[in-house]
Amino acid sequence: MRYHVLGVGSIGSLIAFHLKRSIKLQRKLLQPGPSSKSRRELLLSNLSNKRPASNQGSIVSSLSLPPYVQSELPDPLQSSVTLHMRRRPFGRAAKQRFANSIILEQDGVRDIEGGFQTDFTASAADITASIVRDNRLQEDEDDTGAGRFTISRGTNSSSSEDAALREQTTSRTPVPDHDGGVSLISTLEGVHSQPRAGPIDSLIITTKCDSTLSALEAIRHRLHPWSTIVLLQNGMGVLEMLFDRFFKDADQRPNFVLASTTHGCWKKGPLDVVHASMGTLHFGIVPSARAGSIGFESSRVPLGQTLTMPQGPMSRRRRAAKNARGWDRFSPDADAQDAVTELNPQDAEAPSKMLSLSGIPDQPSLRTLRTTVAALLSLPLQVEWETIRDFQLRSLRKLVINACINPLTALADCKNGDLFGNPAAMDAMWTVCLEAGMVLEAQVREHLASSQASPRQTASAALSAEDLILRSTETGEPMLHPSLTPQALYQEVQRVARLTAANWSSMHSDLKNKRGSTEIDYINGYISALGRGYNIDTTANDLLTNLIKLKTTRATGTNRL
Ligand SMILES: CC(C)(CO)[C@@H](O)C(=O)[O-]
Repeated sequence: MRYHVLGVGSIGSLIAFHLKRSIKLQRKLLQPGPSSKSRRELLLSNLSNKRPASNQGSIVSSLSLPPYVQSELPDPLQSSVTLHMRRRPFGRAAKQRFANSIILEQDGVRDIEGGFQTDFTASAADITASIVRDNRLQEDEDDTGAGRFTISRGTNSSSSEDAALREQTTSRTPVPDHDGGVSLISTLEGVHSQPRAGPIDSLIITTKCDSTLSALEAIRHRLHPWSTIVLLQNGMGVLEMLFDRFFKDADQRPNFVLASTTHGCWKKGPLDVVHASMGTLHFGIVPSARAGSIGFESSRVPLGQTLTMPQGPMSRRRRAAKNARGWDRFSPDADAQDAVTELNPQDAEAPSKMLSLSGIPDQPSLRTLRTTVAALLSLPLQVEWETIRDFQLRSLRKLVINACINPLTALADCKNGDLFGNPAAMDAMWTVCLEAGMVLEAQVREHLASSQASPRQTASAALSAEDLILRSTETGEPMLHPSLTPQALYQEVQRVARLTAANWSSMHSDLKNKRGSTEIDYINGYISALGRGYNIDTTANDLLTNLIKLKTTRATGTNRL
């Protein structure tokens, strides 16, 4: 199985680091030697996560695999992680030195994970430069009459490389990359494939929303209907945009997972990141006709296979995790067994709240979805798979939080906490929440009116307005979900502004770093676009969108909006 990470900023690097570390630890478990149980104990005791004397080389254990995840993970000996990067930040020499490892730091402890596959896509500027260069070369060749009918090839490709390439493209069996990764799709199809250009099994996209299309363009031809794409981004609207631009035909679309995180991370340098605050990673699977009428969410993990106690006293593991610092929070679940054995055997068979991988039908087109979901659940990042309905509600709340905090901190050049208690900021945030709540209410109203006129068809689209609805306990009438009313949204914004008081928002950083564009179209712009669709006035969101665009052009000295 080949995992690919597109966008290796802070969150992309965090995910890639843990994915690779998890594969490495699983491989170690397979090495011959002591029995697997004692090997596991040995490994876990080696990975005690104690802070070392120096600040280098502390190991981070990712090996906390509950049985229901472990059985679904692909063979670690045939798994690899590929980082997709733009060429620009890396010079040729630096590329060799740094590109296949990631440094992750927490509480001052720095750790390194290596052995990544790398894929350098050219930025638009690089592509233009190379076209100009090629044209010049062509003109020179035309002038000398040389090479007119030759096929161009990389100057540094040796004949042995050519032979290897020929072998890879003609072989009947999938060819592993240098780290052992074998494409699951190629294996399932029984086709040969060249590692660097073969189908992408699993793609985790962590680019900024506004860079997604251009970043994906270069590898789009490698996406297969059996591939799985995880969108781990701020903002909303990217999924619809991808459906519209790249994957119009629902039958030919890859599987999609939507994810969102509250982990606090920042980038020190290329592939060098600081995990500043622990958060959560939630995800949901986008509904698809492939799941049949039951969907992906029909089964639950039996209580006995989960690691957490449903009720009663807090387990030792959870107590320790709560008090732990730094990497210790990731310490292996050595006493996970305790949690299971503390259960009454009858209770153990009862379904827990956790969605089960067995809900994803075992068929070739969904195989990469199953393994991607298992891989996500194996990360030591407080990962939770939730129903797409719950995920959608979470995303909408996050959208409004971002719509309040991001543009205001970027415009006022302040930290998140500086907004809190400032009357002008509070007033602006309330107006954003009011408009967002009105738009969502209109969406629900319109949906109810149209579903009465023509009964609802089974939605294979990602997000459904029906999910925003809750039945009132008093009247039984459908109403907007209580967490999406303007008042509830406003409360939530204040809570997050206080929680992240010391942070610079991502939009503030985009402007400060003169990135040239921001995610505003996928945040306030998304609310405005919904408002236009339902004829709801969104003056505050329109204005904030325009002001951010104006400030972006001022910050970069360009006219790019
Ligand atoms: C919640 C948030 C605004 C906190 O900084 C974050 O989503 C961000 O920076 O985009």
